[in-house]
Amino acid sequence: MALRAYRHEWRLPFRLARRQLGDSVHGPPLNDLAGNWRKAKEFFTKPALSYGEFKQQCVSLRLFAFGGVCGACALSLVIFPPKSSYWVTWGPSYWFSHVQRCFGSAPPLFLSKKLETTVSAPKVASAPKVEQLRSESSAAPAVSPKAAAVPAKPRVLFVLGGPGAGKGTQCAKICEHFPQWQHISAGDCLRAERQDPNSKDGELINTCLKEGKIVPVQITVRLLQKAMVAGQKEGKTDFLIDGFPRNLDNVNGWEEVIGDSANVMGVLFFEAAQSEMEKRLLGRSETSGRVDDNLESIRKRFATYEKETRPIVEKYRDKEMVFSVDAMQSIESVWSHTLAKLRQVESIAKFGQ
Ligand SMILES: Nc1ncnc2c1ncn2[C@@H]1O[C@H](COP(=O)(O)OP(=O)(O)OP(=O)(O)O)[C@@H](O)[C@H]1O
Ligand SMILES: Nc1ccn([C@@H]2O[C@H](COP(=O)(O)O)[C@@H](O)[C@H]2O)c(=O)n1
Repeated sequence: MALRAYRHEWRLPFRLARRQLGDSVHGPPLNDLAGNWRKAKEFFTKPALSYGEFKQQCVSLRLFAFGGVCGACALSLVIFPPKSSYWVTWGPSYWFSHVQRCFGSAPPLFLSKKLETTVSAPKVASAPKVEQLRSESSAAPAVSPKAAAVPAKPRVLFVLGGPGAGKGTQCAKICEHFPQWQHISAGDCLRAERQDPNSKDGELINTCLKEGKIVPVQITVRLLQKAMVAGQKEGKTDFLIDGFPRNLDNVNGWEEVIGDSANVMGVLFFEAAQSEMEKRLLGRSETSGRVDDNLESIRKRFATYEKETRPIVEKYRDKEMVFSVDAMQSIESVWSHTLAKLRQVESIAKFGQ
């Protein structure tokens, strides 16, 4: 008897220590959802009269809070799936094919022998993706961009800066060093079109050039598109579109005609003082033969640049898409800065904005 009493006494402190306050809640079991829902609602509607009752309300509420958070996370993964190849391969959409594979109808994840295919990857990789430029062809691509494993769209860097800032000079250097790049000067395209006796736009282009005015975008964007398609046929993937977009009309025209079929990576912007640019252009006038390399046209071009082009640069700057280069230095010094900016463009394009 004494021994029993002693054993009882001995256990008492431990029992008390384990049996915390409120441990003795009595409520619906976890799998009784309706009962728990009632209790959870009471948390907001009926003040608890005892600690046990309060704790039961919390336990029931916790059940739904946990379910709700887990459900919301799962739903957000479905609505906004992570941009990861692991997710694509191992996410829930993969589970179905995994089950299918158990019954032998889906292709295995790893091939046991060389897969014979009618598509030649090297050929696809070297083929120009002419169809990428919208409205040039509305036909669907023969091979999906995923299968071809080549950049899906041509990449574009607009090149802006005042007349004579040195855009053409630096673009030529980029293309000299990096064969994937092609330099397309909007001004050069227009000058070439003007020389074409069959062109119906020759007259209009000529007037605009002399007056330093911007040619309507329908004409310019068609020429740019043609030049890009020709470049793609030669295997070019990256395009320096020099002297474009020069005004809002240019921006809108590009969106309408090219839009999503090219990836605009930003604006390479050459900044120089007007006095320096004027000096350079007058120097160039001795050999260029350009109708607009004379003081009168140069001044008109400066005015158009300030009025129409600068706001466009600012528009891109607001979107953090401008890569500025100080163009006041020597050609070689500007080149080293251009190179640094080009690397920046590349790394942003690679790792995303
Ligand atoms: N950093 C520089 N320092 C001195 N002269 C330069 C520099 N860069 C270019 N030039 C010279 O200035 C003139 C204009 O250069 P470029 O044709 O490259 O300018 P641009 O910005 O393309 O002009 P535009 O918009 O009129 O086509 C050329 O004669 C070129 O050799
Ligand atoms: N998007 C453009 C580009 C150029 N022009 C006209 O060509 C002239 C020369 O341009 P450069 O870039 O070679 O200096 C320019 O003054 C414009 O008349 C255009 O209309 N639209």
